Amino acid sequence: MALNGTLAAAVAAIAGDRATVRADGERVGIVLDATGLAPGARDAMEQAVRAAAPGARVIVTAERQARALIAVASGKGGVGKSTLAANLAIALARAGRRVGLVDADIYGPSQPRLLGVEGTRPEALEKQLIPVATPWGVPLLSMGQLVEPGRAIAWRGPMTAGALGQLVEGAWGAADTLVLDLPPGTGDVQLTMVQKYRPAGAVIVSTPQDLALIDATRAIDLFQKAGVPIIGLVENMAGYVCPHCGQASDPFGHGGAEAAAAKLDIPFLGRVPLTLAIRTASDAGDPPAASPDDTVFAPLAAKVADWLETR
Ligand SMILES: Nc1ncnc2c1ncn2[C@@H]1O[C@H](COP(=O)(O)OP(=O)(O)OP(=O)(O)O)[C@@H](O)[C@H]1O
Repeated sequence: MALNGTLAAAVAAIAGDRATVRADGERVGIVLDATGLAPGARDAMEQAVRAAAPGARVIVTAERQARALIAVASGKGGVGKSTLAANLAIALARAGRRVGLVDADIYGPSQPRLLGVEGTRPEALEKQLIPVATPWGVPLLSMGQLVEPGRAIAWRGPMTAGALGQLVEGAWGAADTLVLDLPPGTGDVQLTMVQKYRPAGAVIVSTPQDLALIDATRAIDLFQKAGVPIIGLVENMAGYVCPHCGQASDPFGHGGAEAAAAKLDIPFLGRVPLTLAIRTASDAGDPPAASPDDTVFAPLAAKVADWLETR
C-alpha cells in the first residue's frame, strides 16, 4: 500500500497525533507512540491501525519503560542454555508476562530453529529492527538473523557489541521482559554484554556433572562481579527415564546442581529432565513449554516471575 492522503487520514482517525506516517521505501512506515496507554488500549490501537493500513510496517514505541532483561547463561556449551532460554520465555509469556527473546549466542544462534522461524529475517523501520513474530507469542531477534545462514561468525568485540545493541534496542513495543540467550562461557564477550546491557538478573544453567558445575560457578562469579543478581541455578539433563523399560538413571549424576547452589548460597530453581521428547520437540521447532501438558518449564517460569515481582 502506498502512502496517500486517505491512508494518512484513516490512521489519524484511529491514533490521532500518536501516529507518525511516512513513506518507507516502497512501503508505508507507521510509528505509534503508546506512552501512558494501558496494555489493552495500546493493543487495540495497534490492531486497528494494522487493519487500516495492511502491509505497512507498524512499530509501537513508548517512553522508556521499565523492561527487565533476564540473562540466561552457562559456563560451558551444550548444557541446554538455548533450550532453557526459549522455553523459559514461552512459559513466562503463558504466565501473563509480555516477553521477547534476544538470541545473543554469536557462536551458535539456535533460537530461530528452536522457535520454528528459521529463514525469517527481521525488517527495520528507521534503523530499528522489528522483532520477528513466532507462533508462541514471543517475538524474537537473533544474531542468526543478521548473518548468512550457515556462515561462521568470527566477530571482533566491538562488532559483537554493536550487533547486540541492535537486538536489545529493537522495537520491542509492549514487552516488559526480555530473555537474553547469552553465548556460553565467561570470556570478554560475555563480560562486555553483561556490563553494557545490565540485566535485572541472571539464570544459570548447568548439567549435574562436576565439570559443568565448576564452569557454572565461573559464570556466577562473572555476574556477581558485574553486580548482576543471580535469580538462580537450573539443573538441565537431570535424570533419564528410559521410554522403553521405564527405568530411571542419572547419566550425568544426581543432585549436583542443587548441592552446588546451596554451597554458593544462590537459589536452586529446579530440574529439567533429559528426555527424548524435549530433544525431538526442540529440533522440530515445537517448544515443549508451549504444550498444555508442560509441567517442567511452567514451575521454573513461576519462580522467575516471582523473583521479578518481588525484587
Ligand atoms: N533436557 C533435555 N533433554 C533432552 N535433550 C536436551 C535437553 N536440553 C537440551 N537438549 C538437547 O541438547 C542439545 C544442546 O542443547 P542447547 O543447544 O540448548 O545447548 P546450549 O547450551 O545452548 O548449547 P550451545 O553451547 O551450542 O549454545 C540440543 O540438541 C537440545 O535439544
